[in-house]
Amino acid sequence: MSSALCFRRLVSSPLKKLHLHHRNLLHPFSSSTTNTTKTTTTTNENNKPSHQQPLPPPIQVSLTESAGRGVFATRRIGVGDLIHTAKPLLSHPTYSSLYNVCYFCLKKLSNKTQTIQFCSNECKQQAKEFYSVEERVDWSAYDEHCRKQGLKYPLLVKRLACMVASGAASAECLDILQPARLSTEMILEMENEFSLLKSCLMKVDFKDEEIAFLTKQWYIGVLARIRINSFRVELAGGLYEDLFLSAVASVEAEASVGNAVYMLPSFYNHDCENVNAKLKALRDIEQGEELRICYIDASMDQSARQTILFEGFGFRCSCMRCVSGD
Ligand SMILES: C[S@@+](CC[C@H](N)C(=O)[O-])C[C@H]1O[C@@H](n2cnc3c(N)ncnc32)[C@H](O)[C@@H]1O
Repeated sequence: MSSALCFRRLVSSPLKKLHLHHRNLLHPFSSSTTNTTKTTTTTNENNKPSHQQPLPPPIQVSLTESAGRGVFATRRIGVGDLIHTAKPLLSHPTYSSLYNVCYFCLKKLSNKTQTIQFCSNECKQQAKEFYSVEERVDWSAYDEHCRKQGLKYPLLVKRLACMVASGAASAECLDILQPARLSTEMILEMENEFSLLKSCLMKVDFKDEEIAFLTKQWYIGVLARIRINSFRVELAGGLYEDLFLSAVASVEAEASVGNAVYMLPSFYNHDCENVNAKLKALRDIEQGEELRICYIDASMDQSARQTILFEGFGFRCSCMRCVSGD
């Protein structure tokens, strides 16, 4: 599915605000949640401005009435304001873009070759740890299986496995995200993929403690979270933090250069209305409103939207547009 990210206002409903959640959710992760334009000014004893600090992003994660956790405005957000940027926890190019984009930040490369490339020394450095693990392994059996089946999420699991084995990420870093509900068929498929991944890694002499995290339960838990929380990255051209500006919530793979998982953006719920805003508020948003994004192509009819949302994300959408039958 494809659509621009959009922020929507829902019919106002009383919020159960969990400020504690907000702090706990944002602190342990590196999702960059910078507010763009506004700053606070403190004054010293002479009443002169002493220094300016950016305000925290104007959002918090709280419980919604019927959609689990969601993202709410903590203050009024003016039209045109950039709400936040987000640095991916995890990203990977698609197989078809493997040699066209930077292996770390997914930026388009001007110089295409038939090898993995990084767009800058900085990306090379940032990828150094997980890439040194990845290079030690012959992934052909795993990759062949994923290519044949047209699977994209296992690439993100493979990268996370290398990040964890190299010490660049914690094995639990996605635990806070909501997992997809899985059918028996899906679990069987994932068990099969897990065996392939493990057999690739077992051919290399890793220390036991380096791959102790790699259990069937870990693999399935990570994949179940990636399934409903990953974003499709389209034309990555800017900064790594701003990949989110080129990302759309998606369960389909076409026309993308890669996929990425972000922390804070994973808490945005869905609404079928698409106002065509991209992280910038297209209209004023009042304090306490829930901010939602459109996970799918909003131009589809109601029945197609309902089917995709149920099959891809496991919920029946009851937004204003769906309720009105549009
Ligand atoms: C990416 S997560 C959004 C954050 C999630 N609510 C949480 O608590 O972590 C997607 C999941 O949120 C829930 N969700 C999102 N939008 C919804 C909606 N419009 N109605 C009902 N549930 C929704 C569904 O369970 C969906 O699979």
